[in-house]
This record gives sequence, structure tokens and C-alpha cells, in this order.
Amino acid sequence: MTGELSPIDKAKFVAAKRAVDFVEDGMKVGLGTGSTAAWMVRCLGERVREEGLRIKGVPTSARTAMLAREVGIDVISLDQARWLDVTIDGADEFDGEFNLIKGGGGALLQEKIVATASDRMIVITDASKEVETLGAFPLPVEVIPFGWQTSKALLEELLISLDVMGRETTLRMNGAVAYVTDEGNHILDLHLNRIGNARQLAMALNQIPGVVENGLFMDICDTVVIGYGDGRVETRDINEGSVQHDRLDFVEADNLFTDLSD
Ligand SMILES: O=C(CO)[C@H](O)[C@H](O)COP(=O)(O)O
Repeated sequence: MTGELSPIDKAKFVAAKRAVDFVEDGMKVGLGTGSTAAWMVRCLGERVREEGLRIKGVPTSARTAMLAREVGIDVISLDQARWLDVTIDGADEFDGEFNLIKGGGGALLQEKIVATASDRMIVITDASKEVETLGAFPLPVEVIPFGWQTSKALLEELLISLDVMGRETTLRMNGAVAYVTDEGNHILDLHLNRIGNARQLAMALNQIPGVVENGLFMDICDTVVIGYGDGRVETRDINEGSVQHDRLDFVEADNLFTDLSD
């Protein structure tokens, strides 16, 4: 079955597999959303089933909650957990300071709340998502449906006043209708090309009436685990300033490879 894994799925799998090594018995763990995070949930489920690891998982979306239950993880809400030991999640982009763009999968709001409520955030990724400057990936901004077009206009005015390079904003669609998040909101994707001052933009975006949250994760991520299609894994930690290299194989992916969709 692993013969069918693409190099990108192999990279995601080994990053996920390495990251779940950081989870210890008794921990409360934030469970991210997306295809890389889905690998992590499967790997964690395997540890629960095979090692008897006792953890509580706080999912960041309805689809992650469903998968976590399927693989045997005890799921609780963030309100029940209050504070988490670690959150493991994917990202759409990360830079040299471990600042991120997230929300490509539409779960940025719960993801940001959960990651912020964690002692440690670990991002799992393949190498293609590393950038010098954030912004090539469209920046997701979650807005409430009421008056979203007004919020969009205000947002575009803000981009002009901040002299941001790209200014196109598009409403995320789900086929013929606007995409709706787990919280019942819409997402505006900002096509900025390059974000010169991400910190300033992140703060300014959240001042706009109707904006609930944006996909810039500043100073939240502690560790980045980068997987490669040949099994190599690089773990970088911003607090320790360390880089660790490992190599994993794909044999164990056979047990987990039931359904790649997230
Ligand atoms: O932020 C996210 C979901 O809101 C995801 O973590 C991000 O989009 C990466 O997804 P994938 O692992 O499928 O590439």
C-alpha cells in the first residue's frame, strides 16, 4: 500500500510520525486540521491503541474530531481541557522565525485558539512550505456573514493604506456557494504575494468590524518538523535553537493507510 504514497504524502507521514514522539502519557493534545494533521491523528491513534497511551485530544475542526474518534483518541472540548500541553498542526507557509500562514483548510479560528492555549505548538510540514517572506499563499481572513461585503471593502482599504503589494481579495467558495466554516463564518482570501510587515498586518486585520480572525500565526509556533519524501526528517526548535535530523521508514504507514482524505 505504501507504494501508492506520493512523495508529498511520504513527507507528511514522516513529519507526523516524528512529531507524535513528543506526546507523552497523560497529555492534553491539540489536534490540527488538514491532510498533514490527519496523518498525525492516525499516528497518534496508533500509539493509543498499541502502547495504551492515555491522552485527551482537543480537535480543531469537526472533521478532525471525527477522525480522532475513529482512530481511538479520547476527544474533549477546549473548555473541558482549558489548557493543553502541546498542539500539533500543519501550516500553509512558515518563515525563518516560525511565523505561519494557516487556514488553507478553513479551520484557522479554532486552530489559532487551540494553539494559543498550548504550552507548545509543533508544526508538521513538507519542505515546500518554507518561505523567506510570508504571503505567496493567499492569506485567509475569517469574517462573519453579516455585511461581509462591507468587511471586504474595509479590508481592501486597509491593504491600500498599508501599501501591501497585492490587494485582490476573494470570497472562498464551496462550489457555487460561499464556503462556511465550522463557526458559521465565511473566508476572504487575500492575494498579497509578499507580506512586508506581517505583525502589523495581523493586528490591523483584526481591528476591522466583521473580521473574526486572520491566518497569520505570529510567535505561536515553537517547533517545526519538516518531512521529506525519502524519509528524512528535520526538527527545528526556536526556543532551544536546535536542529535535529532523523530518518524514518514508511512501513508503519501501511497500518494507517486506510483513507487519505481528511
Ligand atoms: O491551516 C490549515 C487548515 O486550516 C492546514 O494546517 C493547512 O492548510 C495545511 O494543510 P495540509 O496539511 O493539508 O497541507
